[in-house]
Amino acid sequence: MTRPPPAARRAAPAADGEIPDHLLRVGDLAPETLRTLLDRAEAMKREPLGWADGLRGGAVGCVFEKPSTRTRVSLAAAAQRLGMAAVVLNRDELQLGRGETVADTARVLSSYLDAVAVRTFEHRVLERMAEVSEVPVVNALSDSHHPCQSLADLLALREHFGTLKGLRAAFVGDGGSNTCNSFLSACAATGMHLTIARPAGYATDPGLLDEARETMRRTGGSVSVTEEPEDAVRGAHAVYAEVWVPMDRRDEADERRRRLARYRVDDRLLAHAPGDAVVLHCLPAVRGEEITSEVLDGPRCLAWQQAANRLPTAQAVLHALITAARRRAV
Ligand SMILES: NC(=O)OP(=O)(O)O
Repeated sequence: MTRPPPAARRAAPAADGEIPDHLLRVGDLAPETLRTLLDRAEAMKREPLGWADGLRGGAVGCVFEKPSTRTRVSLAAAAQRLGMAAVVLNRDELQLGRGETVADTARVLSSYLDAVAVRTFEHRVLERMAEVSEVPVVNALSDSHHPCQSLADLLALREHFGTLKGLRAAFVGDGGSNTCNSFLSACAATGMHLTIARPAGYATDPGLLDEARETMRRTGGSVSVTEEPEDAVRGAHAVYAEVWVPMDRRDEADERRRRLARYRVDDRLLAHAPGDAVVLHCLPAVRGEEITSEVLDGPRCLAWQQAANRLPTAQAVLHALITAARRRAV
C-alpha cells in the first residue's frame, strides 16, 4: 500500500526537537530543532565526511526554476558528502517546462529520490509538492522564504558571537523579501532582537510578524519595525543588507532603487552602529547599490562565512530530513 503523503501525516510545525517532514520555512522549525540542525552543521563543518552511514547510494534532486550559485552547488556538494548522488535540473530540462503539473512531477521524482530541493517562484508550488511527495522537500528559495540561507546566517553569527540568544540584529532594505522573512523567523526561534528598517510599501507580512512575536514570547526575542535605518543599526550586533532588485522583480528595478536608496549599508550608515557590529549579506551582492565594496570586503563583513556555511548547513538539513523520513517509514 502506498504511504500517505507526509503532509497528510503531520502538519508543520513539528514538535520541539522533532525533525519535520519537509523544510519549507524556518517557521516550521521548533527552536530546539533549529538548534539541533545548527549543532549538526557545526559538527559537519569540522568533520565533513563520516556521515554517510545508511545514506550511501541514495540520490537528491535539485530542481531550479531560477539561477543559483550558492544554493545549487552547496546542496549538490552536501549530497555528495553524504555519499549520495545529486541530480541537478533546470525547469526546462523537465517536463514541467512543457506543462506537466508540479504534483505529478513531485510524485514521480519522489519515487526515485531520497529528497528533492526546489527553487521556484510561488511558495504554494513548494507546498503542493510537499503535499504529494513521499520524500522530504527542501525549499531552495521561493518568493516568500529562504530557510537554507537563514541556517547559514545563524551559524555564522553563532560562530562569531558564541551565542545567538539576546543578539540584536538590524535588517536594512526590503522588509517583505524572502531573506528578511526567514531571518525574522530565525531570530524568533533563537531569542534574538530584530529591528527591520524598510521604506513604506516594503513591509513584512503582518501574519509573519505575529507568528514571530508568538514564538518570541517563548524564546525571549523581539521584533520592531522602523523606516529609519540609522535607528535600526544603533546598538546592533549585526546589520543585514540584501539585494534591492531580486530576480523576479526586474520590472520594478528603477522604483526599487529610488525607494531603497536610503537603505544602503555603507560606512556612513555603519557610523551609527557599534564599532564591533558585523555585517551580513546573503549574496550575490550588487556592489555600490545595497552595500559598498568597502563594507563587503571589509573585516566586519561575514558574507563570505555565511556563503561557506551554506555547505555544512545543507548537509545537516539533508541528513536530518532523510534519516528522519526513513525512520518514520519503518
Ligand atoms: N544566497 C543565495 O541563495 O545565493 P544563490 O542565489 O546563488 O543560490
